[in-house]
Amino acid sequence: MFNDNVIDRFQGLETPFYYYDLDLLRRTLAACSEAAGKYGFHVHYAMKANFDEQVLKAIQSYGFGADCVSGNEVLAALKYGFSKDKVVFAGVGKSDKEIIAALDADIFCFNVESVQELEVINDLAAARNKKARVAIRINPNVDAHTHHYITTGLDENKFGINTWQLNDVAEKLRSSASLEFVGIHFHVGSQITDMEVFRSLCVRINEIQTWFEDRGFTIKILNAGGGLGVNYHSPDQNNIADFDSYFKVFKDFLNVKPGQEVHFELGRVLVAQSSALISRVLYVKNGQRKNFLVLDAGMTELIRPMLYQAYHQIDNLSRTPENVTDAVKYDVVGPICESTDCFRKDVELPQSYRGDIIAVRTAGAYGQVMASGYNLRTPIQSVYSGE
Ligand SMILES: Cc1ncc(COP(=O)(O)O)c(C=O)c1O
Ligand SMILES: N[C@@H](CCCC[NH3+])C(=O)O
Repeated sequence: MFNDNVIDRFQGLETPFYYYDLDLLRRTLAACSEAAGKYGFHVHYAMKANFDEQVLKAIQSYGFGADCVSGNEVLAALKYGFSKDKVVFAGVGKSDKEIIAALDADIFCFNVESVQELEVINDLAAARNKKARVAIRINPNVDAHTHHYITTGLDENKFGINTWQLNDVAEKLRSSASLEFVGIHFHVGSQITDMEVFRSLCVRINEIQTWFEDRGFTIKILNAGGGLGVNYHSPDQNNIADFDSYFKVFKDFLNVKPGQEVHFELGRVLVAQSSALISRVLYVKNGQRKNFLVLDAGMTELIRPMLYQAYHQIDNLSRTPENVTDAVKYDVVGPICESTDCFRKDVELPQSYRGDIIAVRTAGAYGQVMASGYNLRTPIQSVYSGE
């Protein structure tokens, strides 16, 4: 990801910025597309992970659909050329304005997260003389075994409709003339690396599919959501996920009927490894108990370590690790006036100096999109290679 030319180029640039290796992104997209194609599966990109313009253009060019979580994401998907027939709109709190925009755009379907939302979509569609295609997002109560904050498929989570409410859903679908039921949707969490979780999900999807079919419904779409994780600890090895093993779980365990489509909504695994947050060391503070590297980027540029105690590899690109005989432990911190503004404590790095270039790796997913303007920070820009 970082050859000498790239590092030389960074020297002349103002930091911080997000660096995108578009070649690596394209290789990742090609691998996913090939593996999904092998099993006849369809992938919608979960745009919430990263909506950088070049990233969206690359993803669209590989024929992926778009999974959106706001009206603005729906509009962005259409703007960047995603086919409206491949745009889905999920989210637990869709406003009337957002629903109307999506109805007007005639997107493929709404992933509906409550019985009341079904009523609202039906009313808004009826008022426009339209039929809204809907998939029911069901909370399957499957534990994703991931960080507590990014689990979405347990009874205690706000997402989806609990199975004990399915009778109400069935009744509402039967009585709502402006809804067309297309399928069932699930998403149990993010950064999942244990394939057993996806096996358990398949078992639940099969059970719920049977429940609907027993009541006379036809399911055209089985949507298994996203959640496949990446390796944050070694971004230079296996930086492209094993998509084949992931999809094979669904091939082997999902009960797919003839004519049905299987959809996925992958976000993180498509974009995480091909980007890094690049910053400079502003100050080296040697305390009695601690050494601090104060960077010019902080929680306003990448909040994952502070929010989820997430691990990101940190490299000093100005020092060659092979020649290091002088490793020092630093707390790598940002400039923001919060004590939690720390990327990681006790990071072993070569002796580092003011002006050194630091890369915080695997930052392409939920990095730039979660940046904030706290402390009136300047919005962070993107730098690309492989355009
Ligand atoms: C409904 C839905 N689909 C897809 C995703 C994408 O998840 P990931 O980036 O883990 O693949 C999310 C985020 O967790 C989501 O909430
Ligand atoms: N933002 C989270 C994941 C949430 C995914 C969206 N439901 C992260 O940084 O890992």
